[in-house]
Amino acid sequence: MLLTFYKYQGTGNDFVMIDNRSLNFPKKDTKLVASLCDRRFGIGADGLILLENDEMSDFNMVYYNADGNEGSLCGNGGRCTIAFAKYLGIIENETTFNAVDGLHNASIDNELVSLQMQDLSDIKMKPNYVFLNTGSPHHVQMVKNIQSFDVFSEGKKLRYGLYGQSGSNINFVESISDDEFAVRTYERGVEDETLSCGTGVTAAALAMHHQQKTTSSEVKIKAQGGNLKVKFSKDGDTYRNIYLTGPAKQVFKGEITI
Ligand SMILES: N[C@@H](CCC[C@H](N)C(=O)O)C(=O)O
Repeated sequence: MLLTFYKYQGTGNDFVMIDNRSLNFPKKDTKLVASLCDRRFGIGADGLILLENDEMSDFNMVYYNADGNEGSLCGNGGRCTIAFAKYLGIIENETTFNAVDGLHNASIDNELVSLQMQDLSDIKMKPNYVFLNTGSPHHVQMVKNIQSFDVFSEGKKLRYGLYGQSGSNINFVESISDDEFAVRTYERGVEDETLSCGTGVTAAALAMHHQQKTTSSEVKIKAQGGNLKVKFSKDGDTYRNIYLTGPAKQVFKGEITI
């Protein structure tokens, strides 16, 4: 079967994107998904996304990590799927769509995509780190000299050592100014550092605010692959109106025999 695919990237977090409204893609074939994401033997990506029809909203997003397993929410993948839905003519500039963690509102202005995340109140504070779930599980830990920090080795150690087989994504954060932070992420399911993680930078921004490392409700994030913004409001113990904003771009289109 000849499969038409698109390649998208959001601040360097890259995805194979497939229009699966016909439901032709073999969704349970973990090996196929992993081989399409393989950077040497396949197309190459941090994950694969299927855009499907949805009864309750404009479309449904199904996300797989590069290891071929279905993942939890992907923030950058969500932003890229919104850009893809616009490219396909399914939406105009505003949308509501379904994902593994429920419905999301979003908007797109040229290549700038703003994705609303679920409200969040459960933030676990530990002496050296914070753990929270922004649609995907995230460990957030502050470090010094982030650019020379060994994200791969330290991330891998924590991902398995602290969180076992089910694991967590591991984010390392350094303050740049009152409202700006650098974030590097070891991603579960990719089992490597990626250039950006949308749910990870959202977790980092909320964790910084929760620990009073910033008083701003509009936090700028420098990921390795580009800049993102996380905006939110706080209502008692609950973070609401959380928006992740940044660029999402189509890179190329192709066909592959599967
Ligand atoms: N790249 C993602 C995070 C994807 C989720 C993850 N790797 C998992 O399943 O744990 C993002 O942009 O949020």
